[in-house]
Amino acid sequence: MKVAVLGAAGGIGQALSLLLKTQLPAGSELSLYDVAPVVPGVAVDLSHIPTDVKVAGFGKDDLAAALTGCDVVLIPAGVPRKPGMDRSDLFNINAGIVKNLIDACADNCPEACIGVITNPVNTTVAIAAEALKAKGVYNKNKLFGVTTLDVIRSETFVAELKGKSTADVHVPVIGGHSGTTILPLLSQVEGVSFSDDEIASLTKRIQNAGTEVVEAKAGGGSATLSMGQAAARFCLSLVKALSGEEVVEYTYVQVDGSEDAAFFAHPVRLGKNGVEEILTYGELSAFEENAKNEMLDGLRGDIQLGVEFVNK
Ligand SMILES: NC(=O)c1ccc[n+]([C@@H]2O[C@H](COP(=O)([O-])OP(=O)(O)OC[C@H]3O[C@@H](n4cnc5c(N)ncnc54)[C@H](O)[C@@H]3O)[C@@H](O)[C@H]2O)c1
Ligand SMILES: O=C(O)C[C@H](O)C(=O)O
Repeated sequence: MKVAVLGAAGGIGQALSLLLKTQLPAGSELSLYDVAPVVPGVAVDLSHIPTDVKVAGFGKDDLAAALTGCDVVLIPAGVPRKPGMDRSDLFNINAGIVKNLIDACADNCPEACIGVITNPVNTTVAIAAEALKAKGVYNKNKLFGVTTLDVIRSETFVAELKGKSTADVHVPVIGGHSGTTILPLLSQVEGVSFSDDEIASLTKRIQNAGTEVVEAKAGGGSATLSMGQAAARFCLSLVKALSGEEVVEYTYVQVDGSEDAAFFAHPVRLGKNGVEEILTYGELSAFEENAKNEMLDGLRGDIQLGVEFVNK
């Protein structure tokens, strides 16, 4: 497997690349691309770790070489939030960055699975889809918004609250990746029960967890280490799936005929071709149904913004 990280010198990019260097299967290749001049150094640094994963660094003029032959491309390139900003405030800068990187993916590795991490994910995934369509290479089964951070946060917070091991807690999270579009399905968590107050406060904490980190970092960026872990989990699942083992992850994908929105995080069965099956998210509680209905217009608007950005 060849995996590229675009934005590899950043906070997420470095954490993610370290985890992939130590956890990708032996024989894999890791291709690190960034416009920051430090990226060859990041690659050299990682290359001294004794694993059977080959690492190469690519500077700003070498994007094509970084992407050629890739099976998986992860995109954390772009600017992060500062306190007081919403993820949508990143659109003006990040939309163009994602569009250009996706164009290069279309030209150099049109068959690759692409995981978009750059915010606002609700919109950047739609930009990626439209850009790939414009190049005639869009495969809806190979484009993912990485929402795994919402899942791992939910699992951590529920385990803490209920005194459980995180290994025993699984929390479905559907919808999008910003504010109220993040919808944890606490009614479906097995082996624990919640009071109405716990559901309301836990849901809010999960939806605001990104802001919790942004405020704690006080102008120094947003989640990087937990996101590195989340993206590594998603990438390793995808690599397993592409190698023939079926895996289920929650991820933001195109859902045809959905009454929710054109893109929506669902449980997805991954396999050799990327998405093998989009699974149903099951029955919602009245609280969750109401929360979903209230956020749908916002999510649809976020998606529309991405569609219009590419087709303007
Ligand atoms: N999906 C999620 O759950 C999630 C979680 C956390 C952060 N994010 C988002 O991820 C993005 C990156 O966050 P970060 O903390 O790593 O930021 P960062 O500033 O630490 O790193 C971003 C990197 O992108 C690089 N970059 C900028 N333009 C580029 C381009 N055109 N090509 C290649 N590289 C480019 C920069 O040089 C930098 O190294 C932000 O948009 C952030 O909001 C998403
Ligand atoms: O909150 C952010 O801006 C970064 C990321 O989307 C997160 O959820 O931590």
